[in-house]
Amino acid sequence: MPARAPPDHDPLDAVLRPPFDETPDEKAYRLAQEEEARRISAAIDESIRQEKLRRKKTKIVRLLLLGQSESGKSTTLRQFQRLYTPSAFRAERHLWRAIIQLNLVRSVHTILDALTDIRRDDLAPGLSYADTIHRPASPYSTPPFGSPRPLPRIPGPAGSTDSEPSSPRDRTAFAPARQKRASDPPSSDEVQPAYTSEPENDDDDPDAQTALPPHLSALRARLDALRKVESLLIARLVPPSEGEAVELGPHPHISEHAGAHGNGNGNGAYANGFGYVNGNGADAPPRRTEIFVRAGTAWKGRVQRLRAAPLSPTSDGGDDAELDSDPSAIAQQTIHTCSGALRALWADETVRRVLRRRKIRLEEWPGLQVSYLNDLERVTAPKYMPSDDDVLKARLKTVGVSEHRFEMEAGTESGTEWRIIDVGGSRSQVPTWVPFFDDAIIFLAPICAFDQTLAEDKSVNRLEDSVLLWKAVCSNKLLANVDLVLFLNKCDILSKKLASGVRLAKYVRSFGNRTNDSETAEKYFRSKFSAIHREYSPIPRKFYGFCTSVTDSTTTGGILASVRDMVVREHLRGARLL
Ligand SMILES: Nc1nc2c(ncn2[C@@H]2O[C@H](COP(=O)(O)OP(=O)(O)OP(=O)(O)O)[C@@H](O)[C@H]2O)c(=O)[nH]1
Ligand SMILES: [Mg+2]
Repeated sequence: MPARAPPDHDPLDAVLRPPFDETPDEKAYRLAQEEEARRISAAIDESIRQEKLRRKKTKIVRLLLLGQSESGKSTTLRQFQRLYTPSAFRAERHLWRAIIQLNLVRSVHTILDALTDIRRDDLAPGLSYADTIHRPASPYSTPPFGSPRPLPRIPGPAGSTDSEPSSPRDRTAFAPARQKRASDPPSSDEVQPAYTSEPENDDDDPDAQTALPPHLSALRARLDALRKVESLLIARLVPPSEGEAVELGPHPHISEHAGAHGNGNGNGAYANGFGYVNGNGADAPPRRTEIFVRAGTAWKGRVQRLRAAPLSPTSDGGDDAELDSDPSAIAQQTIHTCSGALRALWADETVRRVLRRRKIRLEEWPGLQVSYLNDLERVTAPKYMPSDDDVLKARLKTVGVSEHRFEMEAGTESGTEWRIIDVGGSRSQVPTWVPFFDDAIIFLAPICAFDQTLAEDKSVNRLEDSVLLWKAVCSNKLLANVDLVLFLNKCDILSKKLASGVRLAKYVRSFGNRTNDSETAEKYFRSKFSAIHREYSPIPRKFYGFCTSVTDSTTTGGILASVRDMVVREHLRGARLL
């Protein structure tokens, strides 16, 4: 088609040209309009320019938290939130009450489960075998706990055993030890069941299984109400429709035998309580799951909605109204009525002896928190509201990956947007880490776990697992330019464990005959992890290593400030702004 000849006039000019018969008033009006349009246009241009400038100036720092399950990732994230967005952190404290209640009641149930195996030697001084059978009539007393059939000996919890590991995989990567010493306690395999149906024949056997003393039976009966609290809280946090309370395997530390003989008072709540998945049929031992939420804040929304649910028409808006609308308030009231029994249970010498003998260290059991038991008066108060520290210690397993964005509320970094990525740490979730390589990674290795195995795979030693993950992260080529910060975490538990006599060299042979104290152990672990970092990093990079107890706000504040400064500095250097 031939090109059309250009018009002999400007078509726009024709449209925009003022009318030829324009009056002076009309002209003035038109000019004012044009001026206003020019002003608006200039203002828009300026705001676009400012926005571009602001975006250029906004610093976005991405930080990924890595480490095996229960290493302390979510706790570290909460420490960041507490330190740098304190008002948002405080505003959410009430939402954590339900989690804390759940941690508390589950701790209590773990203790009660442990009492299914009680030996004569566990009885506190002053209690004799006779005390366990001549029980006073009490509205709370329960039938004798002992069973006429022989009970198998219940081994100590898999995750906190101090007995010899059973396979080479149980050993750590740091040259594990294997020799059994004469002084070591016999392993569960070597000890034959001690119980007989004729307890009188065992009068001299301190290891003979015996019935629960009446005062503990009474306490257990009184605490039975907490089973319902547990169900209520699980139902509240994990709506069955969402199917989130899936089984993640048996509770790692509850022996398969623990509840197989019932709980002594004929109550079947263990086996079918809401939230415990027991897929093995009615007679099979109960299995406990660790409660978890999918990554993100959906559970907080659920708790918030329940709190804000409309009150029943009969409520008067007072305390009863709160009970109508907030399941956590109902739970708190029940916990409060059990306060005396809870304190008596936790203070009981026989209970302590059983926990000690079975090597149950509650602080190392997933989903439990011993600090709430140590502060029962406050935690069981009717109007209890969690403190900052309580929130930091609450345990809620993460499944999935979530990104938490926040801007520092104060300080020199105010205005910097932080994106902290928290991922679930159990083995099945490790592949989800891969796409997240960022400005910096905080890798958490819980070094107290040298004598524990993974909840999801009991053949794998937890320290060995951490070492392997650390090697994988250090050697990953995609992460070659990422700053790695190592937190050798749970040093507080390490210190208590070594002080209680657990020998590190028994599990980590290369520790040799160094002094068995936390300072020496921390130094040793630090040098080992640092060597791996040096050896496996594709290109040389600086090693940042800290010994931490991330539940401890006093020490963690300073460490996170150092990490923040380092990350920001490196980030700016990376962006060539320094
Ligand atoms: N005593 C003590 N407890 C800790 C420490 N760090 C974490 N914890 C506790 O260990 C448990 C697990 O911590 P989380 O932060 O939930 O662990 P996580 O790495 O997020 O675990 P997943 O979500 O399963 O991947 C919680 O009960 C914490 O309170 C520590 O340094 N000392
Ligand atoms: Mg987590």
